[in-house]
Amino acid sequence: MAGPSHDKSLYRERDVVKIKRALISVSDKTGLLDLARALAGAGIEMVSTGSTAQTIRDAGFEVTDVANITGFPESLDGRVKTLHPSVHAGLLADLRLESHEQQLDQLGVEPFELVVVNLYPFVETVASGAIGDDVVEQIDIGGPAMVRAAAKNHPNVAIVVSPASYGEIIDAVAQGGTTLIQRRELAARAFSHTAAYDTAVAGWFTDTAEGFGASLTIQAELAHVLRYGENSHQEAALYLRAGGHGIAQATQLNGKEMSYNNFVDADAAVRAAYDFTVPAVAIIKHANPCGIAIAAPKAPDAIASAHARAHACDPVSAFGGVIAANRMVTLKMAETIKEIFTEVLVAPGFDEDALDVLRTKKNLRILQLPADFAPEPLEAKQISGGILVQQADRFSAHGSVTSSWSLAAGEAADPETLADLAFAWTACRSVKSNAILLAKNGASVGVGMGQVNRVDSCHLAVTRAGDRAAGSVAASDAFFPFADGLQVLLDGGVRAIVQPGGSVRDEEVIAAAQAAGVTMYFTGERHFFH
Ligand SMILES: NC(=O)c1ncn([C@@H]2O[C@H](COP(=O)(O)O)[C@@H](O)[C@H]2O)c1NC=O
Repeated sequence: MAGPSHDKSLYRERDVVKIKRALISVSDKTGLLDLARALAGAGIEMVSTGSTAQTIRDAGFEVTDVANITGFPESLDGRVKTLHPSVHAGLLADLRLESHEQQLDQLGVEPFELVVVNLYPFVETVASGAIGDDVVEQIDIGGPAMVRAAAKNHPNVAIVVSPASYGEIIDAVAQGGTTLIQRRELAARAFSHTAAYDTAVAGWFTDTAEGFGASLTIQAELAHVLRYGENSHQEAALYLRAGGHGIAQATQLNGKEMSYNNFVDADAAVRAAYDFTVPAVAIIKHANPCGIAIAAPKAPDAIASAHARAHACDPVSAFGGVIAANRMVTLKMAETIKEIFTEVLVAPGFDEDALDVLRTKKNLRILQLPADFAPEPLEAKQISGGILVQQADRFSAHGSVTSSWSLAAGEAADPETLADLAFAWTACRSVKSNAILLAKNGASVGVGMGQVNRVDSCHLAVTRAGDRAAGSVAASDAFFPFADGLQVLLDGGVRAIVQPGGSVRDEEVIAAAQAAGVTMYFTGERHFFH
């Protein structure tokens, strides 16, 4: 017989359930004795497994070993402890039904009203560097079985999967029992918990195999509902991915609530700034940079200098921008930002005096990245009916980004020009395709983004740069399919160019560069960004 075949009228109502018997089996013993004290004080019988029972007993509380209930010893190195009908009938009996109550009596099984389980530390074991059987042994089987059974049977049983919930159980005991609403909430948390656990286990198996797993489960917890989505008529929420260390986990130190678009732009800003190891600042509008600049690490107030030069790229567009820095924000940078209308400022940290200045801007959202900030190794994009997953785009060259470049036209660049080309190429990765970025002295001076042909992006970059185009260097995220786009840059006075190469018309493009006496490097690697 699968599923409830019962007449609905046979169900008796149950709201508050008094706890008489609790099953406790926990790996993490945090708070266990506080809970045991409260349960013992209320005369609740505790049934427990191996070391959990030992801990409770050692503290002077009475506890029944689960083996006394099952009549079967804990065996196979702990692989079989609670996996027994005497336990699971006590977890799954739906006491709203008289028939279940009668069956329990016939079977001689007593029900549980509370189950407290936390699972083997699988994630922590993997993080410790363990491999093979040492990891496999940390895949909890009996624990999730109890958690799921009790959660399913929430009309009768309260399930607790974290020491963080012990307080509310202690309160419930004092108030006479758990309520149905409370047990439903605990059940929801329990199923999320086992889902996250299984996702981690599946991920470990996938990681040990080549390529992508046979199925994809994204586990994320609701952080909060946002005011609205991309537009005010769209509802939206932020979910935190388990194990994430990104913009979603940043700490907000000031300002209004983050919006959906704020998160998207802050993510783009951080992506741009963290492409550099030297001090760097990116200013983002609508997910595109309107200014990126770097500064020599030893330059006086390097991060403030990078910000000032990033801002100078396009001060009109920087109005209402989202700024990311890859170093602590200093007082000088803060004082400059104070004068510019800025939506969000994100950084790994803030000097105290800088924060004091920035906090005078009540609406400025200030985000501090987690100390262990790390970009995502995989990216997912939803399409209708599916999810595209790819490795995050990175520069594949080790060491300098220029190490794999080949000279395609003109003279080899001098060290300063080569450094500027490397900057332009790196910064260009953050610009939506078709992307053209003009740079001078480690700062963007003109950005052409998101156009449906490369010629228009070239026009945009040169126009935005104005007088600064002459003598600048340029980067293109993908090859020039024709010489026309390149010609726009040459006419604008660009003196060196870096691009992937690889077009069937490369010869035509190289000839145009040669004719203008301009240096051009091929990277052999494209960085589309959509
Ligand atoms: N196999 C079983 O029957 C079983 N029943 C409970 N556990 C787990 O054993 C742990 C507690 O064991 P102990 O009380 O011995 O420290 C808990 O994390 C619980 O989830 C089991 N272990 C793993 O599968």
